[in-house]
Amino acid sequence: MAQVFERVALIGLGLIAGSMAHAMKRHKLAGHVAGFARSAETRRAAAEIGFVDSVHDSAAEAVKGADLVVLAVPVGAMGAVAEEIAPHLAPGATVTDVGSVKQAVIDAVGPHLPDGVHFIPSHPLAGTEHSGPYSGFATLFENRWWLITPLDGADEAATARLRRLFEGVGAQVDEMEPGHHDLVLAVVSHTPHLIAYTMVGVADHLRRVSQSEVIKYSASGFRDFTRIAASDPTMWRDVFLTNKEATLDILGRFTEELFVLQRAIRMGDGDHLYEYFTRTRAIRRGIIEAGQDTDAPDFGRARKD
Ligand SMILES: NC(=O)c1ccc[n+]([C@@H]2O[C@H](COP(=O)([O-])OP(=O)(O)OC[C@H]3O[C@@H](n4cnc5c(N)ncnc54)[C@H](O)[C@@H]3O)[C@@H](O)[C@H]2O)c1
Ligand SMILES: O=C(O)C(=O)C[C@]1(C(=O)O)C=C[C@@H](O)C=C1
Repeated sequence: MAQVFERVALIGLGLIAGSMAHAMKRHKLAGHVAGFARSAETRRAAAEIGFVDSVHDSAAEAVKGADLVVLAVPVGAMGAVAEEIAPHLAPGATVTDVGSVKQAVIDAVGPHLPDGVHFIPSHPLAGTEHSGPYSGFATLFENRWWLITPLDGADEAATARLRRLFEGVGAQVDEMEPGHHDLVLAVVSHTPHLIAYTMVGVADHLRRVSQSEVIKYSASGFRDFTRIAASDPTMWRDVFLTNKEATLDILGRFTEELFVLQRAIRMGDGDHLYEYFTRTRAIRRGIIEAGQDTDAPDFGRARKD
């Protein structure tokens, strides 16, 4: 694949930045990848693993001469990082971020960036419960969505170039308005994480059970919850603090539905439960048929009953 950027600066060197670096290297999409992370230990690890070509002691140093800067830090840290790098950005550079929430990042980052720099916010819908410099891998973005939430009047050539990079690492790119992105993500990612955190918390409260039987007999349903609930606490604290309204909206709807199901169980209303579960099963099948769950086994696609 042809090189898309000459010099990419990654600020934050965890799961997402590490995966980008591995993928850019594999597909030869960047001439040079420079990196900075806040902790010296992470910087040392990144240098040792070798997914960046140079590691710098400050974000300001890392962004010098970069034609693409990627902010890959927790959402709550984006504004401070943007303020620090702003005076050191090359004219004409593109700045993107990979934050899980878009409107709050736009509000925090946008005001710091000088005229002539193209700020194009984005979000890869790909991740794992792991974090830190050792967690990245080159195939993370393959066959996943990468959403761009361009600002009014965004430079078309700069947006198209960024798209080429995301497609180069294997993602499918779509554009979305930032507020709409935050609502959609509250449904498909943020609230489900909160529910998983809660379910594992409930099991933990029942200590008598959780110390023995829950671990010993955990079936795949609960195990899936524990995987999600092992996700990075800083990242998810910031997601909920910055996507507050959309999450509370979806959580309110969730609680209402839960009460209806609770009542159906209490009243022995099997028809309601059956119809509800039939509807949700059809949603899952739709996801598989659309090719969005690459982990699903083949029989999930073949069986229609
Ligand atoms: N993990 C996921 O599943 C996932 C998926 C899509 C997007 N995101 C978003 O990507 C961003 C990064 O997430 P991640 O999973 O790579 O996290 P991570 O914890 O693996 O990495 C975060 C990196 O940021 C660095 N960092 C933290 N605060 C900093 C600061 N103030 N200045 C400089 N560096 C700092 C850390 O040292 C670390 O290198 C977040 O905004 C997150 O919302 C995460
Ligand atoms: O697969 C996972 O472990 C994830 O949680 C990834 C996931 C998601 O909810 O799908 C998490 C946060 C993101 O911002 C994007 C993707």
